[in-house]
Amino acid sequence: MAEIAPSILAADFANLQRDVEMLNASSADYIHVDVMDGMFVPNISFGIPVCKAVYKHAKKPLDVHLMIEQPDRYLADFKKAGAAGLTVHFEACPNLHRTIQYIKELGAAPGVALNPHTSVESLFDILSDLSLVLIMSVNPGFGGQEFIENTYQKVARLNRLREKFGYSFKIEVDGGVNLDNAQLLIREGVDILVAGSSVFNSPDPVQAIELLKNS
Ligand SMILES: O=C(CO)[C@H](O)[C@H](O)COP(=O)(O)O
Ligand SMILES: [Co+2]
Repeated sequence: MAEIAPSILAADFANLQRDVEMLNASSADYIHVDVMDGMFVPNISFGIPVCKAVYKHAKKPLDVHLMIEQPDRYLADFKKAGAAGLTVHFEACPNLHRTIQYIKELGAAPGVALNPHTSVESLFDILSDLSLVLIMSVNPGFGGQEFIENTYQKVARLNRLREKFGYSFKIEVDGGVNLDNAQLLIREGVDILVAGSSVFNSPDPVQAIELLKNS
């Protein structure tokens, strides 16, 4: 059974407490927090104060996805704001090994996200240090985009590497995830499904989470 990380990017920001409480009452395993800086991605979402506000009401661990340039500048702040996992982008980290060690020192679970054009093999020499690899199945920056089909074979390749070398990181897929692609993603080796629109645009988000979980 997959774990589900609903993305609050698709929540009603004017009713964030209500939506976090809905997630608390659901079978979601994490709350996915999408931070965008308008530089690494062409959109601005929210930052540390909103993460802190979500944490205040959350009963699930915060899975913080940092779509920002030079993320090292803010890692300690996001940890203090409640992040259980800190995921940085491969494309934003020229000194990725140092960044990952820093996340570990802060006491958070280190993750690395890959844009659609970045191959899973780029992470070969750091895989043993990671708790999570996030494969973007859309170009980062916006919710509600169409799932990129090439994701299946990327997940399968990463899963083969994990099995071959006995690594323990989890595989997460983020972007355009819904009931049409969840089952195949899980079959290829995904552990955590991030879902924004397919959960929050559903008439019954709690049931939408449950259905994804049982895919
Ligand atoms: O990281 C993200 C976008 O960059 C979001 O987590 C992702 O898009 C989730 O939203 P949706 O399920 O609507 O695609
Ligand atoms: Co995300």
